[in-house]
Amino acid sequence: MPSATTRDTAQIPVIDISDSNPDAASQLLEAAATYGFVFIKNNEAGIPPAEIDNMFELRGDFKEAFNISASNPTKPPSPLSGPLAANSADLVAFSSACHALCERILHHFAVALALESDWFTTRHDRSKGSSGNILRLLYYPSIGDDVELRPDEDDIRAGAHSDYGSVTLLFQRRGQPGLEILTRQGKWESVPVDPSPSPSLSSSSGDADGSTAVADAAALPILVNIGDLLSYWTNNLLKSTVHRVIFPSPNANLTSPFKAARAEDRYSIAYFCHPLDDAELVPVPSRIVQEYRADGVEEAGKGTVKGRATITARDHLNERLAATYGVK
Ligand SMILES: O=C(O)CCC(=O)C(=O)O
Ligand SMILES: [Fe+2]
Repeated sequence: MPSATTRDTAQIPVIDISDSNPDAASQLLEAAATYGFVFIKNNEAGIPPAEIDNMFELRGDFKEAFNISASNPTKPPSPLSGPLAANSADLVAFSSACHALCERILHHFAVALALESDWFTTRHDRSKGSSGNILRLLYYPSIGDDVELRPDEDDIRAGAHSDYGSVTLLFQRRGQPGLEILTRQGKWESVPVDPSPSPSLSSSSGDADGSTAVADAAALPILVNIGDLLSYWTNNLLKSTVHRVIFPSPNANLTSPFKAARAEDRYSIAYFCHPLDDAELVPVPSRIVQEYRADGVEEAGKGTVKGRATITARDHLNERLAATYGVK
């Protein structure tokens, strides 16, 4: 049997951002400043699970990834070609739902940072100009359960990186794990597809709302992570956390029927939310960000606004693309 390292599961909080939670803004800020990742309960503040399922269904089992620009709220930039061409209306509608959820999250961040509540959302208003928003339908091939892979060497499906934009939404499928985050202690931890407690845990601890974890099949929470740009904008108060995708080890902490997860292809969907191209990355006028800087508690970030000429979101994206791909 291949030797397998069992990773710890990242303790990423699950937050209700609907109007019924008066503490949503502060809870989101704390999670973003601590982990850079947060699960959003998929209730009325989320995206109908049927629409998410529809996205996974319409992309079919094509063994390829698709990138759809979502710069414009009403139509794709050019007629979509290929297998998804017939689904362009659904893709545009889903991108809009994703963008609306990102705006809701950005609204909470503005409130938590004591900014004008529309400080971020006006800078992400797609009716006002072009932006780098992308909907990406991802695909990672599987590998045999018996193939030996050296951890941290050849078990990598997508290399370590941080995202470029403001916030990313990530939709995963049950039975197809593999995402990991690098903690601030420098340790890789796995991100669950479903962070709700396992049935045995929930029955012994007594779920507050009386529901059982597995019965709640439809609405997986939506994973959200902070991108470099929001980290840059807040002088690294919000963390853009490094993550990657691996082949889960055969002994990963998975319960049947998901034991053979590495023998499953992984399909995921990411929505990368970006500000308007012309948005200037001036420091956010937040005393909370300033006090954070003054405390000197910030870590070396992805570059901070202070001490640099003002750049736009477009410049920032081009810088990141140039650094990654060596192109201008
Ligand atoms: O597929 C995943 O789970 C992660 C994808 C990702 O991190 C990315 O595309 O930036
Ligand atoms: Fe990513």
